[in-house]
Amino acid sequence: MVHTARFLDERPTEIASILAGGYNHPLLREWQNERQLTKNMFIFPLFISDQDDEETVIPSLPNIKRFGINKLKNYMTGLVAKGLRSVILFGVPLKAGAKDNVATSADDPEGPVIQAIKLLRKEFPDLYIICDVCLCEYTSHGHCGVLYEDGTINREKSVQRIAAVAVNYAIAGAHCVAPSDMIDGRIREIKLGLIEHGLAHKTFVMSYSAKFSGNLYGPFRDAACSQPGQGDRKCYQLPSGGRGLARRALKRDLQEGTDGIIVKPSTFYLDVMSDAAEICRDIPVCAYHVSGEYAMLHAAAEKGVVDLKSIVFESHYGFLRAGARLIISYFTPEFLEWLDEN
Ligand SMILES: NCC(=O)CCC(=O)O
Ligand SMILES: [Zn+2]
Ligand SMILES: [Zn+2]
Repeated sequence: MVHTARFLDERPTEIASILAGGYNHPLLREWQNERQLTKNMFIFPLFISDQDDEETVIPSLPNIKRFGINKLKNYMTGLVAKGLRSVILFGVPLKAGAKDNVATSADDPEGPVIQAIKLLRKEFPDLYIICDVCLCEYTSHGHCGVLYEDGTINREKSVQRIAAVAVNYAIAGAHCVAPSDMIDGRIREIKLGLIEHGLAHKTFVMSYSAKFSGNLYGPFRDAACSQPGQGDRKCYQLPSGGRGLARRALKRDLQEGTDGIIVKPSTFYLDVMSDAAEICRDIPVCAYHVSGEYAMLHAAAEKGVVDLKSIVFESHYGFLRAGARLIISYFTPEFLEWLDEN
């Protein structure tokens, strides 16, 4: 049917626009994305233990393993070949006596994190290495800081020890340190330490500013063998309703000089992510899709409730919409393949 011009008063008046005209073609649907998921925004978590030959499956985290230093190169070679750009390291001390009051083993030069930094820097020179920095993995009491006699956190000593660990990771070659303790003053202390060691100009500090407590860290604790003792919340995490607290924490870390910030968990906290993108608009915001979120999607897919690839894309696009620029995700290996297929 050929279109013939109509006079103004003959036009239907009720329709202003037809939205479907904007997304009825597969390519148009792509064009609706303000931003695309790309390989370079993915950061893959790696669990490195002090058992040098370990390669252990973690049942609650499908497809994710914990590695000893001797197994790392082989595993990483395949991922780097597929385009992996960045990892975040978590050290897992399993040896008897590896934990004490001040987390001595956190920055042991022979310990798994420092050994892994050196190995990865040498074997994969283009890989960007981030280190999670916290004491809780390495303290006998399981808290994220150094304690007074009465068991309360000694803020001063905690931030000094946390900063020392961060600086030692940077000295070993970490490109980025990511303190996850949430204790006031640690970003400033880390920055001062990096300046003192001439490393401030090449070390990125990415703070876990908005880290919420909740039910989504279970599989991580299996991977890191860090079940909290005596029902005490080890980390000083925000209550899930605490949007205002998160905004204050974001502002605090920004003021202390952080270079990037992490919102964790991700899917249930997209409002906080969007707050972060607004409050910290000049620095990258990173979404941490945590272990419980990962395990939930796997479980739902196994039940046939969802299609895994499709729901993972959907959830990760949510982070981009909310304003995240980086994503820490256990699905990184899958994305390295999926993004080639698309
Ligand atoms: N600092 C890292 C965590 O506490 C947990 C992350 C996860 O559950 O994947
Ligand atoms: Zn901690
Ligand atoms: Zn922690």
